[in-house]
Amino acid sequence: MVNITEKIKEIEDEMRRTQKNKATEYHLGLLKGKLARLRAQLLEPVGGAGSGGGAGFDVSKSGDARVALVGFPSVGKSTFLSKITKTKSEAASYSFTTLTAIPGVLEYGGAEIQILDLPGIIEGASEGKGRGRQVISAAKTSDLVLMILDATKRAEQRALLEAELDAVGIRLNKEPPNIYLKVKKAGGMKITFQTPPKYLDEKMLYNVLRDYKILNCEVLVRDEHATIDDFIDVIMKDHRKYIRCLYVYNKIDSVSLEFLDQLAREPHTAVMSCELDLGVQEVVERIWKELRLMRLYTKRKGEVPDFSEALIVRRDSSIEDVCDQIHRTLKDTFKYAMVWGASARHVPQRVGLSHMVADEDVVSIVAK
Ligand SMILES: Nc1nc2c(ncn2[C@@H]2O[C@H](COP(=O)(O)OP(=O)(O)OP(=O)(O)O)[C@@H](O)[C@H]2O)c(=O)[nH]1
Ligand SMILES: [K+]
Ligand SMILES: [Mg+2]
Repeated sequence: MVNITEKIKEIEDEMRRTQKNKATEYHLGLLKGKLARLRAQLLEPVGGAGSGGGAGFDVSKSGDARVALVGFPSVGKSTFLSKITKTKSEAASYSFTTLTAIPGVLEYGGAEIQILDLPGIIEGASEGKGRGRQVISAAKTSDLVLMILDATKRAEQRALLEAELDAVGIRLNKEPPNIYLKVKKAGGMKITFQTPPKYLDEKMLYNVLRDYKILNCEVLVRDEHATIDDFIDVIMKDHRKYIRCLYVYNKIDSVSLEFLDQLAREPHTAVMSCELDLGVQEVVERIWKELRLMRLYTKRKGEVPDFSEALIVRRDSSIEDVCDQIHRTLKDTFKYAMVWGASARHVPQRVGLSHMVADEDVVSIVAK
């Protein structure tokens, strides 16, 4: 059997050789589809010795959210972990000082955020170089990727890392494509565009679907800007992960003010120097913001709310999620809830399980 990595290389080479124009776009679409399938195969855990597989490091999730520190070697990931948590992770000037996942806990806003220090990754990580695949698997389990970059190194480092994560299906700061796909048992293909598409047509989708052996399905493309890459992401949705990412440039003590100013203006970006303790607290605040956690306060009937301890829930949480967070079986005896705060139309408002809460709401659960 030809090695999957070799097959991937072959397709990538062919794509590079192929001129991009109207006549070749169907063929390129097909190649992209094949590439996506091979890359997914590469990450599948395979039995047998020496194969590395797709398994991550054995660190259990804890706390209210998980943040993964991802970056090239010696950018300062471990230095940062040791600065913001009580955990000490060894830092040194040589590459690959960190060889496994080191978890630390960041306490902020009443929440406990697990920060995962990871080994540095290098180009080719997605194909299994170094601990690449394990690091990437760990990143996939996180709620936020903190991409640590060295401000003194060449600018391409960011794009290189993004490409590695992209190759294994991690989509940073992106929403899932607005395309509906339902695979069916019979009836052929039904492809509909809600508005005239700019980069797609029926034949392109048809070709890729056939290549994936999806012959019966319903497709509704709702976004006129959708591309064939978006469509492939929808087909491969079980292998795709949409994660927020904050780019953090460390070592700003060693660059010019002018360059620093330029970096800081990039979107989703923060700058810091762990060595001089510059900007580190700001990065912590940005982590909190990017995680979009909410603080709720609970109140017993006839008592004042308990503001000493917040209940941390994710954004877009309902009363049902709140119940689950308090106790696994609370839902079963739930009668109604009273809510004070921004989510209540009038205070207090009596609500059911589907009510969506807002940050800093006070909630009182009434059981049967
Ligand atoms: N100038 C400067 N050096 C820093 C800064 N932060 C960390 N370093 C140095 O950068 C080197 C690498 O730091 P580490 O924390 O080991 O980097 P890492 O990303 O964990 O490295 P690996 O685990 O090998 O991937 C060390 O010598 C640190 O002292 C900083 O803000 N400025
Ligand atoms: K290092
Ligand atoms: Mg390290």
